[in-house]
Amino acid sequence: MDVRTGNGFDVHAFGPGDHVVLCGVQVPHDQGLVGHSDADVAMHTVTDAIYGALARGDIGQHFPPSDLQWKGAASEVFLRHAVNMAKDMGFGISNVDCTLICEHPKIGPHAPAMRKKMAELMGLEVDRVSVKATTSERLGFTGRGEGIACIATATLVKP
Ligand SMILES: Nc1ccn([C@@H]2O[C@H](COP(=O)(O)O)[C@@H](O)[C@H]2O)c(=O)n1
Ligand SMILES: C[C@@]1(CO)OP(=O)(O)OP(=O)(O)OC[C@H]1O
Repeated sequence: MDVRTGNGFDVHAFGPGDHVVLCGVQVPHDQGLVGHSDADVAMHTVTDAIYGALARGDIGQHFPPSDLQWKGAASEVFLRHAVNMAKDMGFGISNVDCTLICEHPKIGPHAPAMRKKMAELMGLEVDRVSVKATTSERLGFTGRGEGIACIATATLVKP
């Protein structure tokens, strides 16, 4: 059995808006997130963790921010690409775990919907998808409420 692990990290800054999109779920907030795509920082991070496990570069290499095609894109396009690449290489996703880092919005109430959406997109049982959150105790850019950071780990298995 071939087992691979990858990590991901991403940050998006807050900007004008009335909601953020995290793991494909719209979360009401007094600001939005700025990005070339829909700025779904969590989906980008999980996507990068899958690319990392496959040693196939990162999201910006597959979907360059300079390419107008991806302006405003729903980030599930990126995640589906990474999942299909894993399949094509003979890997299944065993589990993913991601941690959002922000003071606000509070993630806990939305985590079940986020796990469900991510599991659907990856074709996994929901108990293989973890979405959790922490503040940074008001320290640093996340602590000052300037944006949201996310870290993720993905484990892939080829039987
Ligand atoms: N944006 C966030 C941040 C945190 N949580 C939940 O609160 C718990 C306590 O956070 P600390 O940073 O003070 O440890 C954390 O474990 C999460 O359950 C959240 O839902 N959304
Ligand atoms: C997702 C892409 C798509 O062009 O743009 P952004 O939405 O800005 O997100 P980022 O995390 O900076 O990753 C780079 C790009 O691949």
